[in-house]
Parts: sequence; C-alpha cells; structure tokens
Amino acid sequence: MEATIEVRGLRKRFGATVAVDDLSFTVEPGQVTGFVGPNGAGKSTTMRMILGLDRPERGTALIGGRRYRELRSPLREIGAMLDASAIHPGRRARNHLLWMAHANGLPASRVDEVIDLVGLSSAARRPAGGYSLGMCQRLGIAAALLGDPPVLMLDEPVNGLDPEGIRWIRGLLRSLAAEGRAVLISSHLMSELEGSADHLLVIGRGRLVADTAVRELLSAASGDRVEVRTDERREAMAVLTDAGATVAVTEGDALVVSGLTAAAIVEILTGKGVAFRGIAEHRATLEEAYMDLTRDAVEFRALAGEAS
Ligand SMILES: Nc1ncnc2c1ncn2[C@@H]1O[C@H](COP(=O)(O)OP(=O)(O)OP(=O)(O)O)[C@@H](O)[C@H]1O
Repeated sequence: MEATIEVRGLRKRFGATVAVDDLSFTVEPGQVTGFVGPNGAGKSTTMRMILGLDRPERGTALIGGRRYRELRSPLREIGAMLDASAIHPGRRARNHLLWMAHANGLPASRVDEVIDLVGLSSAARRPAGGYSLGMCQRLGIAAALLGDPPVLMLDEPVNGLDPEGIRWIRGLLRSLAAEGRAVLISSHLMSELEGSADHLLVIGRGRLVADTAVRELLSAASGDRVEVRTDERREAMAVLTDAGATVAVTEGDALVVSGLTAAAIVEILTGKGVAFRGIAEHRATLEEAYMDLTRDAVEFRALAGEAS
C-alpha cells in the first residue's frame, strides 16, 4: 500500500459553522507533516473525516488510495490517535492493547513490542485511571502503532508533554518517518512542531493557508535578515533605522535588522562609532515564520474585504 493521505475538496458544516472548507492536501511518505492552525480551525474535523467518523458534505479523503471504510485491515494501514484520554480509567494499558490486537487479528506479541517502543513497560499493568497525560499520550501512540501501519495520524500528540516527553516524541516521529511512513500530526502551536515537522499544512477557519516544506518556509522567513549583537542597542537602532533598515529586538537581546546587508551594517556602525560584538545571518524560528505567514493571510483578508 502506498503510504499517503490524499484529501480533495473536503467540506464539512455543523449547522451554520463551516468547519472545513474546500480543503485539499497530500501527506507524503517519509516525512513528518505538521497540521497546524488555531483552536477551532478544523484540524480534528478533518482527521475525523479521514477516519470516516464524520461524513463530509463534499470531497474525499483517501488513505493509500482508498477510503477508510474500504480498508481491509484498517489498523495495519493507518494508525490514529484522536483523543489520548479516551480510555476507561479502570482498564489496564496492556489489557486495552491486547483487546485491540485480538479484535483486529494482530498477534499478542506485538502488544509488548509497542509497550516497549513507547516506554510504558513499567506501567502497562496499572489501571489507566492513574496515568498522567503524558502516559495517556504514550498509550495512544502505542495503540496507533499496533498494526505497524505505513500511515500515522496523531491529533495533538505533543500537547501537555513535559520537555523530556517532547524530546522523546520528536525522536519517535522522526524515526517513524525515516522508515518511510507518512506521519501527520496536528498542533495549535507552531513551536511544538519545531524540530519534528518536515512539511507544514497551515489551516485557518477550515481553509488551507499554506502547504509548504519547513526548510523553504524558514529560509523565506530568515531571508535578508541580519542579527547584530551590541551593548549599544539604542544607538545602533537609531543609526540603522536612519539608514532605512527595519530593526527589531529578539528575546536574546540581539537586534534583527532587515533591509540592509551585513556589509552595509558593518560600514554604518563602524562609521558612526557604534561598537558591536557580532554580526550573523538571522535564522528564523518556526514561530516567526508562522507569524509572517499569518500576517500575510490577515493582510490578504483585509484587502479582499476592501475590494468587496
Ligand atoms: N460535533 C460538532 N458539532 C458542532 N460543531 C462542531 C462539532 N465539531 C466541531 N465543531 C466546530 O467546527 C469547528 C472546527 O472544529 P475542530 O475541532 O475541527 O477544530 P480544531 O482545529 O481541531 O481545534 P482544536 O485545536 O481546538 O482541537 C469549530 O468551530 C467547532 O466548534
């Protein structure tokens, strides 16, 4: 089976709310695709339609070329986690997974493999009611991996994890993609996807705002910006602004200058006698790139509003 998710012209309405509006994208194998947008943007509804849990008003969602309900052995073709806390509190993790394996014709030996893989071995025989959010996420991921599927789809897998848990999940997602799987993960925070996503689908109010490789997005957002480290920030800002540059201050107290080359900045600061400690090309964070993107989308909406 080809490891892809293909969504074409998907639309879903709940009463007067259009939750998903003419959405099209492809999730490719061998990479982690981040599905990002604010709360209520339509991510979960899209994922539910991919799994056949919500019926689209229009459009199709295919997993390896087939609709979910046409899959012969769904757990072997797509692994999904929609709500990590959706397990009966009295149920033990291992028993939950054994029941799933049994119901889907999967060997019991696979249960201990996935428990090991997600690092739940020491807790697997305890009732899930005592699990932390992070442990529930691990259990949800274990369930998604049970059928060793080529396609994985996880709704907010990073949400609520501590820094160690975030590092762990980034590594796991990267290795699953490196094995050639198509991995789709949603988040409402761009920063959560930093270091794990190769590709981004940005969604706002049910519509696709961007479908882009992370590398391209970052280089576009970093483009022509220079970072200057100086103890004379106020003076540096004044002379660089006078020279036509736009200057911002980063959290790390550096100046981010756009509109001038590094060579021109050196010349101006030296000429005006402003001391500096270092000058380097600025590398944008995913969060900054996202702000650029959504700013463009807001401006676009404002222009469209003026035109109508
Ligand atoms: N069952 C439902 N009945 C009515 N409205 C719904 C239903 N499910 C979703 N919606 C609405 O559809 C829109 C999209 O919701 P959805 O949960 O898909 O967004 P989301 O991007 O997943 O948000 P979040 O990040 O909060 O999970 C929202 O306006 C939501 O209120």
